[in-house]
Amino acid sequence: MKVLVSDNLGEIGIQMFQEAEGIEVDVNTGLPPEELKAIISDYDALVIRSATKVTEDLLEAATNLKVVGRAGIGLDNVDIPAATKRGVVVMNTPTGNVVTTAEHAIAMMLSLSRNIPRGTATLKQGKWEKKKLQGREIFNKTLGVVGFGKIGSIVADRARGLKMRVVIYDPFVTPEQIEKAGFESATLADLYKQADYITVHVPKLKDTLGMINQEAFAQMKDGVMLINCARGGIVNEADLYAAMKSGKVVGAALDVFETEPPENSPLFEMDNFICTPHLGASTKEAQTNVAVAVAEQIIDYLQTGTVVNAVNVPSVTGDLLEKLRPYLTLGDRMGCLMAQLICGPLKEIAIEYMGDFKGLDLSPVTTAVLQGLLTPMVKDMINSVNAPVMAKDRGIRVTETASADAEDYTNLIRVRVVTTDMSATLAGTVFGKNDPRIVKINNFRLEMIPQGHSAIIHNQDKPGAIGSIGSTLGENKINIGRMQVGQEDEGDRNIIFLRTDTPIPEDVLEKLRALPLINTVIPLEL
Ligand SMILES: NC(=O)c1ccc[n+]([C@@H]2O[C@H](COP(=O)([O-])OP(=O)(O)OC[C@H]3O[C@@H](n4cnc5c(N)ncnc54)[C@H](O)[C@@H]3O)[C@@H](O)[C@H]2O)c1
Ligand SMILES: O=C(O)CC[C@@H](O)C(=O)O
Repeated sequence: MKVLVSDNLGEIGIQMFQEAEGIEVDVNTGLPPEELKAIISDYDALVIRSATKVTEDLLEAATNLKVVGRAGIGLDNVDIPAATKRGVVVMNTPTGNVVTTAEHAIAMMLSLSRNIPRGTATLKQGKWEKKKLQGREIFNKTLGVVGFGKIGSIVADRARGLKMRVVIYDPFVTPEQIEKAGFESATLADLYKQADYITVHVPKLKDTLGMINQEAFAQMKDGVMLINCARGGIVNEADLYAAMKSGKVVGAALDVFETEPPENSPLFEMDNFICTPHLGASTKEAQTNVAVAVAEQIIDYLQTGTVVNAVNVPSVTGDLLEKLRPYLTLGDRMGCLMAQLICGPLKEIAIEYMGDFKGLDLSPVTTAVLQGLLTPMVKDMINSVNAPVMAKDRGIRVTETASADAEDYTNLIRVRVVTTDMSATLAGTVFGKNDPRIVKINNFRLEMIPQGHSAIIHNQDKPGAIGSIGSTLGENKINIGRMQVGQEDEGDRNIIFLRTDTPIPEDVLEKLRALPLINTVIPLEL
């Protein structure tokens, strides 16, 4: 497995790749897009920060790529839908730099309040501007925190330690949660009205892009100070400039910009504007954290398939994976068996989880069913990342339901598939800890190990049917490893399930089909 590190990554992360078994790592940073595109097909994994642009064009050339790992949080530089379509897992390291970034926001607030950058710059120019650079205390001032996620909540906590009053606006966090954490919850309008400082910690989304604009500034307190260490573009820079010019905003600190690096921003003319070149996450500690995290995650994924912190597939840790594994195997095998039993384009797939699954999140099992079912249609284009997207793209309706009743079993997964031509149902269970079985095919009850070369035979329930199958296979030197007769739920028909040591060749299948008591023979590879 080959890993390419295309942006600056903490040395420890590179060492971890070098020491990992079965992994080779190349570090090649600052490559122009065309050069990166020319070499990317050699790599199974790509490690980035914010500089490398993982575009659809790059992904198209990345024919071996399995995973992109971002040492950090933001994935604005990755075309996630294009990665998902190609089955490339996209992971980030969402916690490694949150403390560092929160501290940067606090540092910005203090620097603004006490004119530290201007004091440094003017003193170095030989000026002693003691009177001009008088600051203000943050003690007892109100800090408005927009976005109470990982970073916003740390900023709020640190500000509380500095004896500020903290008000929070986050439409996706309940006021109870905010109050439980010891802060005041506010509407955005109230936050604007009350805050002496406003710090923004939201992701860049359709709704947050430009949210701090002329209209927002108009609602703010005169003399407010603004900090953005989240993402460029959340604050409208032209509107900020106007608000600073008018004196509404008396200080602003940006770590992130609409365009990075910013070119000739008019904000640079303003004495009370301070800035850093996207340094929010740039501490030794944070870079060590994210380098270790991304290396661990990618090594784990390449070596064991464990998915952690992926944004385009449910995360399955090694531990959870161990618990889910029998159900994942069962789901995949049920999908694979179903694909061999049906004909016609798929319209609907209904998956029912019945009985006791020990509280496990079963969405990866649904994905495994889809993967097994769609594999024959799209071959190696499908994997556990893009299976749900492929189903959706094909207009297949996928539903999942859960119920307590598992008939005679502890747990039961039922998959019903409707195509334009037919419908079919399978049920499967896991016996003990790790023993997947198919227990029903349409109306027929059986106990089939979903593995190996097999066949399902519909026969007439008359003496001699089973004997004639055994003789035909024996004459052709095909050993039967397992044979079972499945009974129809309500009715008197049988099916025979066979597992053979070797595949049954086409001419032998024809001989079986020609036997007088045999109706159909469906060969299976599971
Ligand atoms: N400057 C840097 O170097 C740096 C480093 C790390 C993270 N970041 C950025 O910081 C931001 C916050 O990161 P995080 O890890 O705390 O993210 P997070 O996902 O943990 O938290 C974001 C919060 O924003 C809230 N939110 C979403 N839409 C909102 C809206 N319209 N109004 C108010 N709140 C809203 C969400 O409910 C969530 O609680 C992100 O933009 C991230 O990219 C920047
Ligand atoms: O890698 C960086 O320095 C950017 C970090 C930050 O913006 C992030 O999204 O994690």
